[in-house]
Amino acid sequence: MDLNDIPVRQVSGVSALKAGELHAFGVFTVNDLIEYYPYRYEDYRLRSLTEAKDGDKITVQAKIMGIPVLQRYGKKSRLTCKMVAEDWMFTATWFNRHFLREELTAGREIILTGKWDMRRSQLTVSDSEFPDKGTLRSGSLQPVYSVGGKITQAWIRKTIGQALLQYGEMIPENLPPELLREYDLMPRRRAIQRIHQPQDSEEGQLARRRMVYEELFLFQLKLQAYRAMNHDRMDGVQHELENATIREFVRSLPFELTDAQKKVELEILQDMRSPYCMNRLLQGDVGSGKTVIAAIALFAAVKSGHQGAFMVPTEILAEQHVRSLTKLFEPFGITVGLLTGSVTGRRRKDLLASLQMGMTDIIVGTHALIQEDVFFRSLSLVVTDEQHRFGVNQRSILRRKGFNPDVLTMTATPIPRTLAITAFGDMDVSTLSERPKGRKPISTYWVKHGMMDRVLGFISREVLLGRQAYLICPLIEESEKLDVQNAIDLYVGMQQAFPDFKVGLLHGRMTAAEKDEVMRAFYDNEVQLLVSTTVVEVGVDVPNATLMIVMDADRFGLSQLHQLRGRVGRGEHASYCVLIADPKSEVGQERMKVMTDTDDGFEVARRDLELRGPGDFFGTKQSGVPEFRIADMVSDFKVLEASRDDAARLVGDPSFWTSPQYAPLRSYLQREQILQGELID
Ligand SMILES: Nc1ncnc2c1ncn2[C@@H]1O[C@H](COP(=O)(O)OP(=O)(O)OP(=O)(O)O)[C@@H](O)[C@H]1O
Repeated sequence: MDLNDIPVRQVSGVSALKAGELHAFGVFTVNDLIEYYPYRYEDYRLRSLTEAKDGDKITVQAKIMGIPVLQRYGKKSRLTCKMVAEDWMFTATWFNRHFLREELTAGREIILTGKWDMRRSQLTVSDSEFPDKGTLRSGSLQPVYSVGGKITQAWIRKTIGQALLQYGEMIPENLPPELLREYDLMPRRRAIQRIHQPQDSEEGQLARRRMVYEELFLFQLKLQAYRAMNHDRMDGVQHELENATIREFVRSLPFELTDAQKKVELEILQDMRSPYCMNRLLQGDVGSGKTVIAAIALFAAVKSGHQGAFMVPTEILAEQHVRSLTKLFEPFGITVGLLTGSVTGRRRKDLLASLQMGMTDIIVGTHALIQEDVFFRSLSLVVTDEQHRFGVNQRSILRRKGFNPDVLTMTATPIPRTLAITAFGDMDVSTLSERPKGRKPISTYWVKHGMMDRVLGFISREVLLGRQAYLICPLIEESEKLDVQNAIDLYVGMQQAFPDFKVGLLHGRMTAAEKDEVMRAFYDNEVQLLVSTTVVEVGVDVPNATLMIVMDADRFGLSQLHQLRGRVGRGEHASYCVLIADPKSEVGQERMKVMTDTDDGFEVARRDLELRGPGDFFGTKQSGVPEFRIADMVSDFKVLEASRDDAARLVGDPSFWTSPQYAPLRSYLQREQILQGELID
C-alpha cells in the first residue's frame, strides 16, 4: 500500500475536523503528513548552568529546594521556587501556572526550560517536566512546524509521531542505491524519522541533507523526463528550410546580426528542422536583439508552409511587433495579423476565418491567441514571452488541439543560472550574450527628490539635442486609480515645466486605441517626453529615446528597474537612466546601489536574487519557480546542480525505463502526470 493513497484520517487521533484543518496545510495523505517537515528545532537538550550565558534559553535538570510561593494578581499569577543545579542555587519563576504548586515538593527532581537571568540567578520557566513521570521533550531537539488554526505545535508533533509509529515501517526507499552510495545519503525511512525526531543536530542535518537531495532530484527528474520524452516523440513538425531563403531574409534586415544572434539562429533552425518538438528558452539582456531572432524563426515556419503565432504580454507590444514584422515581411509576401482583446466583432471573425484558412501567416497577440475558438490551418511555431511560459499542462492543451508546434520562449529577464536550471530545466537554453555593436553603456544615476530641478534640466538638454525621454510614475499596487491619478498629475506638471515640448501620457486605464496613438506619436518623435506607468516596461523599442527617469524608484523591484532602464540605450546615442528615490530601508538603498554599479542584466539578477530570495524573483506566483518543502534554492544550489545532472543521466539510460530498481521513480513520474501512462512498463 502506498502512503500516498492512505488518507490522513487513518492516523489515530486525526478526527474529521482535524483532517479538514490539515487540508489547509496541503496535508491530505499519510505521506503528506510525514513529509510535513519542521522548519527549525527547539533545543531541549540538558545544559549546565555554568556554561549558560545571560539571556540564553536553556534546559537544566534541578532539584526543588524550598517551598513554592504563589502570588496572584487578579486572574494572573506568579509562582516561584528555590532550586539547585550542580551546587548553583537559583529561583525558578512561572507565570500563570498556579496549578504546579502542588507538584513542587522539596527534594523532587525537575527539568526546567526557560530564559536564564544570570545577574539575578533566576530562570523564567516556559516548560517544565518531572523525570519521575517520564519526560517528553527534555534532552532532545524538538521540531517546530508551521502551524495555525486548531493545529498546535504539540498536536502536530504528537500526530506526526503517531503516523511514524503506525506507518514508519511502510516508508519505501525511492532513490536508486547508486545515488545513495554516491552521496552517502541516509536511507529514506530513517531520514524521515530523524527529521521529525533527531537525536542530535548532526543527525538532523544529515536527515535534512538526504531529504533536500531527494526533493531536488525528484523535481529535476520530472523536468528531465519530460524533456527526454519530448525529444523521443518525433511528432513535432519537421520544417523544411532552404538555407538560401533564410539567408535572403537575413540579408534584408537593416543591420548585420551579431555573432551571438548568428549562433542562436543556428540553434533554433536546427531544432525546427528536427522531427521533435522544440522547447527552447531564448534569454538575453534587455536590448540584445531577441525580436529579430523571433522574426527569423517565424519567417522559417511560414516558408516551410506553416503558420506562426507570437504571444506577447501587452497590447502595446503586440502593436509594436505587428508594425515591425509587417515592415520586415511585406517584401516576402508574408501576412501578419493582430489579435488582442480590442479586436472584436466583424474584424475578429474575419481574422479567425483567415487564420483557419491559412491566409494569415503570422498572428501576433496576447494570451487568448492560442485558446478558445482560435484555429489554425497549420500552426508550427509559437513564440512566447516569458510571462506566458507554457507549463507542461498547457503544452498538452496545445497537443490536444491537434497540433504540436515548436515553442520558443523568450525572456527579457536575464535569469541567474540557479533559477534557469530550476524553473526552465525542461528546456534547452539559448543565450544572447552580447548587445549589438556600437551600443554605449547606459549611465545610471541615483538622485534624491530634492534634485528634481536638475533632472528637469537634464530632460531639457536631451530633448534639445533631438532625443526623447520616458518619465515613469511609481506603481501603487493596491490602487490602480491612484496610480493613474499620479500619472495624470505628473503629466500636467511636465506640460507646465516644458511648454515648448510635446508631452504624452500613457497608463493602464486608457483604451487600446488611445494607447496605440500615444505610442505611435512617441515612435515618430511627435511626442518628446512620455509620462507613463510601467506599461512600457517590457519590450518597447524606441531607439531615439535616451533618457529614462523613474520616480520613487525604490518602489520597484530590481529586475523591473533593469527592464525600464532597458528602454533606453537601444540606438547609437549615449543614454541615461535617472532613479529618483529617498529609500528608507537598507535594502532599498542597496537596490539603488546595484543599479548604479552595473548595467549588466545578469549581474543585476544575481544581486536581486541575493537581496530578495528566489521565491520573490519573478514577482508572481505563476512564475514557474517551484516552492520547495525543504530545499532552499540559494543555499542548496550545489545540490540542485548535482541533482539535475544525476536526473539527466538517469533518464538518458535506457534501463531507467525498464529496470525494476527504478520502478519507484517511474511511478512517481506517473503520479505527477509526466508519463500519463505512456512509457510505463
Ligand atoms: N544585430 C543588430 N545590430 C544592430 N541593431 C540591432 C541588432 N539586432 C537588433 N537590433 C536593434 O536593437 C534594438 C533592440 O532589439 P530588440 O527589440 O529585439 O531587443 P530585445 O532583446 O527584444 O530587448 P527587450 O527585451 O529589451 O525588449 C531594436 O531596435 C533592434 O532593431
